[in-house]
Amino acid sequence: MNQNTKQKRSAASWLAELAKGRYGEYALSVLTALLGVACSLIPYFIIIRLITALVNGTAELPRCLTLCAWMAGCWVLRYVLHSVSTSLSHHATFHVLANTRVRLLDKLATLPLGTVLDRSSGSYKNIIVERVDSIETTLAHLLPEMTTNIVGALAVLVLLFIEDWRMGLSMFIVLPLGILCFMSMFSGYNEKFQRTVTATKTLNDTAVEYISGIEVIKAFGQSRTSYAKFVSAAKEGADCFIDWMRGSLFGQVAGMAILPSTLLGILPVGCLLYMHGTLSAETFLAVIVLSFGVMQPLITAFSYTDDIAQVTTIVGEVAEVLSGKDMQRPERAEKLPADNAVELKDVRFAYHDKEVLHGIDLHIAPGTVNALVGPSGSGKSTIARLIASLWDVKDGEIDLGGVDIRTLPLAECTKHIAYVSQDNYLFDLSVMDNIRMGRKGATDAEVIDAAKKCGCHEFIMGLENGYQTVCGASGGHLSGGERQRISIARAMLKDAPIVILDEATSYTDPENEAVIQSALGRLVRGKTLLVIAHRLSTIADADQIIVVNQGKIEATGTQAELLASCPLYQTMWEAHISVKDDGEVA
Ligand SMILES: Nc1ncnc2c1ncn2[C@@H]1O[C@H](COP(=O)(O)OP(=O)(O)OP(=O)(O)O)[C@@H](O)[C@H]1O
Repeated sequence: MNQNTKQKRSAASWLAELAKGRYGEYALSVLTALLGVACSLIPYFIIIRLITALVNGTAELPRCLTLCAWMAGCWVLRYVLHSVSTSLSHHATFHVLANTRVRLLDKLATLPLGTVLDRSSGSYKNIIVERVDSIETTLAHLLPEMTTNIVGALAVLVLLFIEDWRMGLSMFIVLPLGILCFMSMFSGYNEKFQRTVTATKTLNDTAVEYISGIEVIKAFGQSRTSYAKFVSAAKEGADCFIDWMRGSLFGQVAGMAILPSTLLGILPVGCLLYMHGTLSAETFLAVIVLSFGVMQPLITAFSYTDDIAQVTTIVGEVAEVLSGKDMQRPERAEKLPADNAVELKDVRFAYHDKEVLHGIDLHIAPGTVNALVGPSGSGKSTIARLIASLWDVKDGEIDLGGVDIRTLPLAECTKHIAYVSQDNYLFDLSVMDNIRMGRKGATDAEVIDAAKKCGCHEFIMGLENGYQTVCGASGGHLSGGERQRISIARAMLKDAPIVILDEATSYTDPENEAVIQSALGRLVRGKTLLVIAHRLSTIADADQIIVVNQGKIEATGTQAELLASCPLYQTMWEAHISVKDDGEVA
């Protein structure tokens, strides 16, 4: 996805965009950190003055004590400024992280469903929680601490050159070696880190799959197979981590060891110059003290090399989701739908490369009841999802009231269509709030009214806490039939003029299905209704029955017309009747 976008935009540009609106706080954070570094450098000058006074024999106790008090003051101030800088950068960063997570979730709502489903929920959780968390180090620490420490080290280096340029040069005997060691970490780092990230993702997915499928695993005694899959993912993860650590550890450890040994370069040179009488003792001592002022901030700055190397991968994952291609919908509609008719014109659709709809032409008149029937896998749900704008057609056109839905804003389509899928997802909220999702701002009385009309008031009142009963994760505290009935009430509360029910009553028992069907009959009066149903008796009175077979429309008509002219429908009806006669299904 979006290789081009990824190539065009660097991690730094993405970070700058994510941090938009917080630049002031970051600038202030860097400024206070710089003042902190300045405070940490002042003690070096004081030490030099003390050394000079001691060497020259001009040192006096009160003056020495005053200088020590100044040093203590600078150190205290440095920590105060450091804390202020860190607080500012963290305050800004946690807001940026929260906004980034909101942006990611908003983005998922505007991406085509197919793009969203291409990744597992484990991967999304990984990106939205872990990856976004990892940006914290970059924004809250790297920016103020690394930049200021590098600036601080450079400032002291300049002073060292001013003190004695030859000694300044001697710093470069060991310093480049240390820096080179740190830099060596970058070789192959990205690939290795990327592999580690992928392995972690697989581990996440396997764990989520194991937990989601725990019912099947237990029922079919598959714990060994699934467990083996998880163990292998965990092992792969460990191998990747070890490989990545091995590749970067040497450079980091060698760099950390070499940088402080800069003295090995300046001591011999200093001794030589001192013995030749071209370097005074106080300058020599001052240079030694200043060299610590170069090394200490550099070591702090280089301790972040690991994080720098990870930035591209971390930001890249977040950016990949954020730069995903939205459904092509305009902000405003040029023309609004004239009525609630739906028309499919030579619609073709493919999941990835596999075409599953091969030129669908269909007219659904406003205010009519329509049913999609056909063998399993024939493409009924796909047609419903395309009309509901969950995906865009690959070819052809879908019109809503005479207007191509691609020229309507998504919100306009959503306003016109209420879609109840097979999944009937309920959130871990109260029954009241789950139904209220149908229409934001609906009063409790309106929610209860919708539930009553859909025939679910009785069973809701029988739940532990009535309408305040929490549905559990994915509605897990309720039965399949109860979930379906609440989903229908939610759709009905929305009161959209077009209603699509994709096997919305498949889990419901015959008795309750009859209640729902009669409630639906009243509720959808005057609306355009499209139902997908396997129980043909429930759609026998439909104005139009559309028979779908292998991604094509086989026939359309009323029940009587199809029984007279469509062999596939006849077969399906006979099969349905025979099962009904056996008493298995009503
Ligand atoms: N997300 C998906 N990714 C890839 N292929 C898919 C996806 N969803 C459905 N398909 C395939 O598209 C074809 C049509 O599926 P669809 O769900 O529309 O059929 P259906 O008629 O509604 O089936 P059923 O009655 O069993 O629900 C099938 O071959 C199915 O395997």
